[in-house]
Amino acid sequence: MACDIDAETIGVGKEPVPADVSEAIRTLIRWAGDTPEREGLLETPERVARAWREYCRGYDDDPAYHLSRIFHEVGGYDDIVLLKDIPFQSHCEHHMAPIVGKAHIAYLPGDYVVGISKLARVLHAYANRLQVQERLTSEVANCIQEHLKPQGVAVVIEATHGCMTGRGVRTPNVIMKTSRMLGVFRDDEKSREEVLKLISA
Ligand SMILES: Nc1nc2c(ncn2[C@@H]2O[C@H](COP(=O)(O)OP(=O)(O)OP(=O)(O)O)[C@@H](O)[C@H]2O)c(=O)[nH]1
Ligand SMILES: [Zn+2]
Repeated sequence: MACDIDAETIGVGKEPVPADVSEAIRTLIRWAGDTPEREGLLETPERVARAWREYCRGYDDDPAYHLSRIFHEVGGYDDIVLLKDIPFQSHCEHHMAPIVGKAHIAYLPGDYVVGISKLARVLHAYANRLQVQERLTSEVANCIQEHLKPQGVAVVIEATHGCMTGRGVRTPNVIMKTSRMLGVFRDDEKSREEVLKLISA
C-alpha cells in the first residue's frame, strides 16, 4: 500500500532518544482513547520503552557467536540431536503483536557438536526481533547450517499470532506451523521422515 508519510517525518536515519520514544507512546495512549496524564499512565511511556528494548534484545545478540564453542569428543555419537519444545516469544513485524510458540531444532552432527543450550540461544537471538515466522524459521536453520556445518538441520516452529487472535480476524487457537529442512533432511526422504518422527514423538 502506498505510504504518504515522508522519511523525515518518521525519523528515518535518526537514532531515537528516550524522549522521542516516550512521546510516541504518549501519542499511542491518546490514539488508544486514554489520557497519558492520568496517574496510572504517568510512568507508562518509560516502562513501555524499556519493555520494547527487552522484547527486541535480539538486535544486540549475535546468533553466530553462540555456535563458536564446539565439542569434538562425543564418544562416536553420530545420530540426530534434537532440542524439542523450546518455548519462545517474538513479535510480528506487521502489527508488533506477540507471537508465542515453541520450536524444535534438530541436527545431524558433522565433525563436532555444540552445547545444547546454544540452539535455544540462536532461536532467541532471532526471535527477539520483529519477525515473520517463515523468516525466523529460515534464519535459525541457516545459521546452524552455516556455523555448525552439520550434515543436516531441521527446524520446526509452531506458534500462535496475537494479531490473529486478539484483533483482525479474531480467530483463537490457530497454530501456524513452519519448517525448514537443510542438508540430509532436505535431500533424503528417509532422514527427513526420521527427524519428523522424532519431533512428533
Ligand atoms: N506469513 C505470515 N504472515 C503473518 C505473520 N505474522 C502476521 N502475519 C500476517 O500479516 C498479514 C498482514 O496483512 P495486511 O493485510 O497488510 O494487514 P491487516 O489489514 O492488518 O490484515 P488482517 O490481519 O487480516 O486484519 C496478516 O494476514 C497477518 O495475519 C507471519 O509470521 N507470517
Ligand atoms: Zn501480525
